[in-house]
Amino acid sequence: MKLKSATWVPQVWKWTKWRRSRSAAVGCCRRRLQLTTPLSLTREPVESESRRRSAMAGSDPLVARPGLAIVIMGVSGCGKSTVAALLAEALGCSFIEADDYHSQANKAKMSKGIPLSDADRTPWLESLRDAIRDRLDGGEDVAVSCSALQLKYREILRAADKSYQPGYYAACRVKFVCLRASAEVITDRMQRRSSEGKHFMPASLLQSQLDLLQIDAAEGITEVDATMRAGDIVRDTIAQFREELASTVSPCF
Ligand SMILES: Nc1ncnc2c1ncn2[C@@H]1O[C@H](COP(=O)(O)OP(=O)(O)OP(=O)(O)O)[C@@H](O)[C@H]1O
Ligand SMILES: O=C(O)[C@H](O)[C@@H](O)[C@H](O)[C@H](O)CO
Repeated sequence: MKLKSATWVPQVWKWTKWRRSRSAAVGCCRRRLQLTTPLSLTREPVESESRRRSAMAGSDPLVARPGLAIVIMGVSGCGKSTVAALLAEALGCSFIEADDYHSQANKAKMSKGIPLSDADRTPWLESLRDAIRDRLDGGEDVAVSCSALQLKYREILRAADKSYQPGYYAACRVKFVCLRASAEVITDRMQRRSSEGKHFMPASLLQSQLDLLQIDAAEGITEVDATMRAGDIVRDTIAQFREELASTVSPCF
């Protein structure tokens, strides 16, 4: 088709002008996004690395991914705190230690060898849920150490994801990994820890924890051998959730 120069020139000029103003606007938005997108709480390098990787993967690095909470769960002494702290380090994200959210009354009760009741656990779990929600709302990943022994307790934590609909476990941004080991291995760990004066939880409470631990197959929770090296558990956990994680992994992992 032959274009008449009288109409073509103004059309091209208009189009070029529109392109220029659009790219200026987009550039401005992108710069503003860079300044205002909530950064992963810890470090600028993590964000930059994340952008680099996203760019390499061909996705838009400015589209923030929602945060992910990975809860390392299981009975007392199975290694939750050890693994979750290492996971947070590897991801450059924050770490929530559930024991820090217990009331003094709860801690005193456990120290005396008395198992907590549901009434004792509920406000504790709700405060944890709120702490996790804060991170997720800010687009941050978070590693959590919490026993979360029963489905009803995990449901409280899953509610940290405001979009969670009960029973839709796979879509929930709160994930669980359960550490498992024999009672003998865990008793040994707990006794050693107590003898070093490092923890309030007596080994006498282990059986009550094992009695409560219950996972519904539909939840799809990965169960991990807690006698593996903590670093190996972290590596496998990151591999499992690589797609969903907003953070990137520190080069040493
Ligand atoms: N993978 C592991 N291999 C060997 N020892 C471990 C491993 N993970 C943890 N431990 C040791 O086992 C003990 C219990 O670990 P940790 O405190 O992390 O357990 P926990 O599940 O968080 O316990 P609690 O729920 O009572 O706080 C600690 O002394 C820790 O050093
Ligand atoms: O749910 C529970 O019975 C307790 O809260 C415990 O699991 C402790 O939090 C912890 O494991 C001891 O450190």
